[in-house]
Amino acid sequence: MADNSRPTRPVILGQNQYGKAENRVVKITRDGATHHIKDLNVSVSLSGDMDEVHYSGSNAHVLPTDTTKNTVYAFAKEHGIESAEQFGIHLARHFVTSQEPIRTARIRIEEYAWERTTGGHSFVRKGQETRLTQITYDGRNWEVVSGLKDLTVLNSTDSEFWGYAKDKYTTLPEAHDRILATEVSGRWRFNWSDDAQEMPDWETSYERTKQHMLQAFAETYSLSLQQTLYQMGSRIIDNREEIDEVRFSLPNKHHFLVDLAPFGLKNDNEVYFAADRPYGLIEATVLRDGCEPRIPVDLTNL
Ligand SMILES: O=c1[nH]c(=O)c2[nH]c(=O)[nH]c2[nH]1
Repeated sequence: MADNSRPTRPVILGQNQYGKAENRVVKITRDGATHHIKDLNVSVSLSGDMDEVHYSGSNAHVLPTDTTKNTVYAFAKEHGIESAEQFGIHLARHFVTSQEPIRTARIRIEEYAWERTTGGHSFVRKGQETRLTQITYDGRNWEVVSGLKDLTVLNSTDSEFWGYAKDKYTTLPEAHDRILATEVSGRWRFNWSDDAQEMPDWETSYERTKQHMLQAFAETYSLSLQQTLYQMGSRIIDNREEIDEVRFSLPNKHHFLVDLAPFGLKNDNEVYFAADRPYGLIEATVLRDGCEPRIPVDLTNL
């Protein structure tokens, strides 16, 4: 039989990870007649001493992805789901500390919010944002990056855009009262990084952070979406001591005034064409002074 335990060619295995993606878990907590829902989409990704399974096919170090899926459901029962962050931390700690070959666990969670309607057990899905978290643990240090996506916001005034650089291709008219709209994708990194430190209250932190972001969006008299983005980030850094870094990816959802002159009508900043593409894409990181940027530049990778 051929010995295929190691390639004799100089072909080297690079970064690798594995796990079960998108485990959909719904946990109902019954507090008498009042019920609570946690609705998560949990992706587990493990890495470590996994050369042999790639080189020779030995599965000795491989905890099956099926087991990682089962662990998600069992932990929902055994530990409950206090917050996405807390749940992710439990899972990451379990995989790294219970299997020697597993050195790093990355748990990504999307959370879908539900709102009680009438009575204690009827819910409607909240149509706003999707909450996100990513937990990474290497046996020593924790990295918790939380955030949200698909939060659409609009200001119907207090936005201008003028005084920009112009060349022979510039046709954009200067705007002194425009609509400013975006679909916020944001991530923030917590400075909690080891078990000795007290953990933030993850649920309160999320609600307050979102509130600061929305208030900054609403209250900034905007001369550009870039300026608004910086205000949103700095409001969070100034008010939430548990957060050191914020990154936003903000598509500028353009609203163009429609030319109604052909119909003999004056458009007094009332009728707009909401374009879906192309869109300006404004992205930046806002950091506490002295902190290192660690959130990836491309948020689609997080
Ligand atoms: O807020 C804006 N920032 C830009 O960089 C830009 N560019 C553009 O065409 N419109 C806008 N709006």
